[in-house]
Amino acid sequence: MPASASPLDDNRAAALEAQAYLKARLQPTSTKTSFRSIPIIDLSPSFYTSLSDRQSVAKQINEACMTVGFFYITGHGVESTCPKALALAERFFSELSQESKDKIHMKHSKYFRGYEPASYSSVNDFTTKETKEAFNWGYEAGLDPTGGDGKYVELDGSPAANVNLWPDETELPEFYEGVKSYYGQMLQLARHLFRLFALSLALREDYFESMTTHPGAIARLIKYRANTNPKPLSETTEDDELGLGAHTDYECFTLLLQDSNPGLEILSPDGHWISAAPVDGGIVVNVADFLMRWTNGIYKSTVHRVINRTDKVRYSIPIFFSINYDEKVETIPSCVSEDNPSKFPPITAGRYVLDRLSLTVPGTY
Ligand SMILES: O=C(O)CCC(=O)C(=O)O
Ligand SMILES: [Fe+2]
Repeated sequence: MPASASPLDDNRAAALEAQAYLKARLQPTSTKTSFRSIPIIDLSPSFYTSLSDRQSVAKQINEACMTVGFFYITGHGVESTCPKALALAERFFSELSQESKDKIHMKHSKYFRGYEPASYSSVNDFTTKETKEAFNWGYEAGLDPTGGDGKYVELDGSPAANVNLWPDETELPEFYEGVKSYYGQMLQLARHLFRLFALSLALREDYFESMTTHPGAIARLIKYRANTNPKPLSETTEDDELGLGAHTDYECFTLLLQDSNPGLEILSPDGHWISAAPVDGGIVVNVADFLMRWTNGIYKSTVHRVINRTDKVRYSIPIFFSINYDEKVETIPSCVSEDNPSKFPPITAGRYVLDRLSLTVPGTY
């Protein structure tokens, strides 16, 4: 990769490089790293006081991240709030009038917040039609159970400016409180997972702590319309209705809650799509591109897509965890050695995500 003139250029170059990486990944390669299933990791022992219990969970995370890049977590402690969050997603799409949705349309936000109708954005530059609809929001200190540290910055590094576009509460009572309850618990779960990720990388358990005091964490409610001609994955064709095109996520890791309808599929390097259908009480975790770069490519950011395989509406709620957006990082020291020197220049957390998001909406890049 050519050296760039400024840090901004490095972020932009990294965003463009990710698009090329995606195209390359869609071509089947070695079978050495192929997989056919997604590990399930019980997080319960990670809440015990003994370090060895936490290390045993961290070891499983390390293995999953080095191979599949995806795993399910159970025993995470957020079980009772998950159905409420999915019900909130359903309420957003079915109870809010179109006029109110249009008032908070994403086109009014320079940070890609608010309501996103079907076919508005596409995660790669070769899929044009995506049938998903979404509502996007990001971190604000009021949603953080810690209250934040007062230092949150937006994606471009500017001071916190309350840029979320919330729906009208007269039409959707208690929506904000519902979001706050789920998002707040997930922020804390993500911080807990960051401790396990640290252990998994042979780092001090609190390695990421000072970098997650005002973390970027974009979340979305997604609706995939019912499929009028649902087919199983084994009968998939080019014409299948694409809810969300093939892509990798941008941040450190994603926590994805899905309802009971299968649709998420992940790509094994040998070209096979594997269903990441919901498991009881499970939340999907996947490594995203920023963490892949930060770990010098040791942790895999795996391509995935969504095709609703059912004749029912499918809802999902991903939360994309970054670190503090003003943090600029170099490759993690434990992932660099004489034989494996750093492959990636430093990038800034927020700016990188903004550049990636800009590539998904025509005319914003
Ligand atoms: O809806 C899903 O199951 C996955 C969503 C996803 O991959 C994304 O929004 O990045
Ligand atoms: Fe994704």
